[in-house]
Amino acid sequence: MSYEFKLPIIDISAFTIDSNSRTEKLKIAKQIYEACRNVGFFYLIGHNVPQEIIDKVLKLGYEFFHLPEEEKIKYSIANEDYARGYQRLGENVTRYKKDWHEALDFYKPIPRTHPLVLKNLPLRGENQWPENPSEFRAVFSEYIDYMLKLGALVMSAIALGLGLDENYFEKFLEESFWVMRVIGYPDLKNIADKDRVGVSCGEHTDYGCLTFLNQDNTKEALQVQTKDGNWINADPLYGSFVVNIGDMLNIWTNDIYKSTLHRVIHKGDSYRVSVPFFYEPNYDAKIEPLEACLQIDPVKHHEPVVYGEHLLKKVSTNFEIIES
Ligand SMILES: N=C(N)NCCCC[C@H](N)C(=O)O
Ligand SMILES: O=C(O)CCC(=O)C(=O)O
Ligand SMILES: [Fe+2]
Repeated sequence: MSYEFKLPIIDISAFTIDSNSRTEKLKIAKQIYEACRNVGFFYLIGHNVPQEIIDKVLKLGYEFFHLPEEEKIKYSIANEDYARGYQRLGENVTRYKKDWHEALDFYKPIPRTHPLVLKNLPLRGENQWPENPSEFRAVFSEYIDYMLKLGALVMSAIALGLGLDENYFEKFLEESFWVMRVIGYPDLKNIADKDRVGVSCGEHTDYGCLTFLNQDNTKEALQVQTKDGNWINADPLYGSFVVNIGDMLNIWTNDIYKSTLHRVIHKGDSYRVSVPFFYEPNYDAKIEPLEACLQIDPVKHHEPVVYGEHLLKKVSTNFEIIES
C-alpha cells in the first residue's frame, strides 16, 4: 500500500501548564476539533499522567488475569449489579456474538444510600476490588484520580475547539459517571464454542464523552473505521493514550463529531491487556445538540437523551443471553 493512514498525535501540554497563553490553547483545541471531525480518534501526549502508573496498571491487570479461575470468579459481576466486577471469557457480548476477552469492570461507585436518581436502577453499587495482586486497589484508585482530571482537561479543550467557554461542559461532568474496564485478551487461536464467538471485541461505538485507552505493546489488535469504510490499526504509541469520542459528543455536536466504530481482533500470540477509561457525563445529564453547532447546521439530528438511560440500554445488551 502506498499510503498508510496514521491517527493524529496531539500534545495537550498547553492545557496542563497554567501560564500558557490562550493562543497556544486555541491552537491545540483546533487540532482536537479537526481530529474529532475527521476520524474521531487521536493519540494524546503531554498529558501529565506519570508513565510509571500507566505501566503499573497494565502489569497489575496482567497479573490478575493470570490468577486461577476460582480466584477471579470471586469477583463475578453476578455478586453485585451485573456490571461491576469480573466477566469470564465470552461472557461479554457485542451484537449477539461473544467477545473473546475477560474483564474487570469498575464504575463510579453509587452506594445504596446515594441520594441520586439511581434509586432502583441497576447500575448502582460498589466496586469489587481484587485482594490479589495486593496493590491493585491503591494503584488503580490513584489512576482513576488522574484520569478524571485528564478527562476534564480534554473536555475544556473540546469546548474551546467548539467555540464555547472553556468551562462549558463542567456542569454536565462534575459527577462523571465514569467507567473503567481492565480487559484481558487471549489470542484468537484456541476458541471454544466457535459458532457463538465473534472477535476479541466486536465493532461498536463508545457510549459517552471520551475514552482514554491505555494499551500494552501488542500491535494490530485495535482497529478503527475511517470515513471511507476502511479499517486501520490504532497501534500502541508508548507514552500516549489513544483517545476517542463517544455517542454523547456525537449528539452534542449534532453529528459534526462522529463516534467512530472500532473493534479488537487480536491474532498475535501474546496475551493482550488494555485498560480503557471512559470519561462520561453525570448519570442524569441531559444531552442535546449545542446551539453553537446548530448555527452551522440548523437541522437537529438527535433528540435529547439522558446519559444514564443511554448507558443502561447499551449495558443491558452487553450480557444478552444468546439463544442456544
Ligand atoms: N463503556 C463502553 N463504551 N464499553 C464498550 C464495550 C464495548 C463492547 C460491548 N460489548 C458493546 O456491545 O458495546
Ligand atoms: O481493548 C481495546 O483496545 C479497546 C476496547 C474497547 O473498545 C472498549 O472496551 O470499548
Ligand atoms: Fe470501545
